[in-house]
Amino acid sequence: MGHRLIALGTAADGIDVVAAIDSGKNPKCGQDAGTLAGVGDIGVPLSAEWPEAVDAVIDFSVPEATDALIAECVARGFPLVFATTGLSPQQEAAIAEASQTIPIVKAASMSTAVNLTMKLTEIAATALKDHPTGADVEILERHHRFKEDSPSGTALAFGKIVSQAMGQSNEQHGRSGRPGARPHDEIGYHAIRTGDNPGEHTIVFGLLGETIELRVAATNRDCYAQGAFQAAAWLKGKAAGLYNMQDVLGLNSIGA
Ligand SMILES: NC(=O)C1=CN([C@@H]2O[C@H](COP(=O)(O)OP(=O)(O)OC[C@H]3O[C@@H](n4cnc5c(N)ncnc54)[C@H](OP(=O)(O)O)[C@@H]3O)[C@@H](O)[C@H]2O)C=CC1
Ligand SMILES: O=C(O)C1=N[C@H](C(=O)O)C[C@H](O)C1
Repeated sequence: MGHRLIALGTAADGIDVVAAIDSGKNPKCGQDAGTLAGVGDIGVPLSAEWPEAVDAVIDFSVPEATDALIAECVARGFPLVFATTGLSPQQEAAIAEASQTIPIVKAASMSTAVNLTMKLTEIAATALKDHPTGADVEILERHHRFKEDSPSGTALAFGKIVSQAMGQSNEQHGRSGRPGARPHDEIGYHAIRTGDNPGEHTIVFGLLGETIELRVAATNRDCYAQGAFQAAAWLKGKAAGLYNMQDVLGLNSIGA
């Protein structure tokens, strides 16, 4: 994602890429971030050094980087767009605490299509809550072979929307052996890892006699970078608080 943020950010009107931060352990540190991203020299080295001033920080990295990132943003008063997934509960809490000091947009997916599908999922789950045949919900996700966390943050976010609307209290991650008939009180998660898949999610509502599937798929990763830029622009002038992409995209007023 770092490469796409640099490449698209450099090309976009209204965005100045002023820093490209990593741990400092990468042997490419010191090289130009634009050159590394394939768009030529932009005069910004890959570095562990933080700049003095920015309008917003965009983070797509690893949970190991999160604690230091939060501390730097809070200490410097930098607004934050936070996209990394696979956090611990303690890190989730630390982000909520940091949002009392700085404005943060945090979302498991920055994609417009995914966030709109979240709204559709909320509507479907609410409508099917008391369906006479019962409605079984299973969430299928596909990502590239390099993805480290599973299920995806987005799959978990879809599951949270469903359980808040329908009340399931158990997560079932895959099935094997002889688990017996499916209990109604669970949401099933199935994570596929193949090739270079940029991200695909299907929410299955299985009734007796008919099935609804909501499917959303990226065709490349640029939708996540573009969403992050939209979030960064939206943060300008915002008060401290924890926001999400539903806020950025104005989807909160569309109710189930
Ligand atoms: N919310 C969303 O819309 C999306 C979220 N994601 C999430 O973003 C994250 C990154 O995904 P992706 O780009 O594919 O992963 P990569 O593994 O390709 O990139 C991880 C990046 O983190 C950097 N990094 C590693 N350790 C540190 C550290 N200690 N401090 C600072 N930077 C560090 C790496 O730098 P180096 O190479 O120098 O080690 C690298 O640039 C994942 O959690 C993924 O799930 C991904 C796409 C969309
Ligand atoms: O690692 C990825 O690639 C992605 N991660 C995010 C997630 O875990 O949901 C978002 C997107 O699906 C791509």
